[in-house]
Amino acid sequence: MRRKLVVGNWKMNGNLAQNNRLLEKLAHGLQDVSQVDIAVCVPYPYLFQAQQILANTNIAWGAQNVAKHENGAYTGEVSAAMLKEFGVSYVIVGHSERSDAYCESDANIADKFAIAKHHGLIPIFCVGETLQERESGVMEYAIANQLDSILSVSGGALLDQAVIAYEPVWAIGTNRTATPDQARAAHSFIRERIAAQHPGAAETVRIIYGGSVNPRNAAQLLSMPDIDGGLIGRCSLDADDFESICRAAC
Ligand SMILES: O=C[C@H](O)COP(=O)(O)O
Repeated sequence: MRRKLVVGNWKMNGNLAQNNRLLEKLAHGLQDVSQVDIAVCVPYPYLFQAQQILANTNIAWGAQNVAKHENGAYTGEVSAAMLKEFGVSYVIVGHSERSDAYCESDANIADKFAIAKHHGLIPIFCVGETLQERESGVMEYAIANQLDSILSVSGGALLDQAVIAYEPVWAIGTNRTATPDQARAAHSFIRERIAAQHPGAAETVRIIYGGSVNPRNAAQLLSMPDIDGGLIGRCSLDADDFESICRAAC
């Protein structure tokens, strides 16, 4: 049985004072929640603060990106080894907001996935179709292409303990959440696609949904078959909302 996972993606938000209030409130408010794995992925500058406040709690912390190289002359990049020094557990790779804005290729994302795993991080690999792809009936083709970039290089072993986030691009930041049936269908397609090549990994990999999850829709979405949790953007910045979503996953 896969444990549910709820991850907050703060994106480029926060400041030290606001983070302190949010993290302290989450650490206190969620301390009794043991049935669900919980994490917050914060901007790089706040990893130390997250580590200081969340160490010895049931909330893990993570990053929103990672360099595909071990180290070297890559100005502005942050390596997997550096993330490990700050106790990072999870790292988001291939979020559409990055792949769109910074032209991250599938190959680049696959390299990031592999180096994260190599350093003992849990990659959260984002896949999802655009509205045009869905309305054109090529959603599964689009997702399969993204998945295959990982499946072709990683093999089942790398998928073990990894996380896949299905994030329809048209649902991110739009309050146009996928319906539970739409999300379930996409998650089932992803798991079947993995099972065709790596039956064992298909059963253990967690597939979480992201795209306008909120306290009002979380319980129905997160109770659907093949939906193993959520990747939460805006609502992760409010302690009460994020706590409600975590409890809805129990
Ligand atoms: O990583 C989180 C997703 O992009 C969803 O963001 P959102 O919950 O603000 O729609």
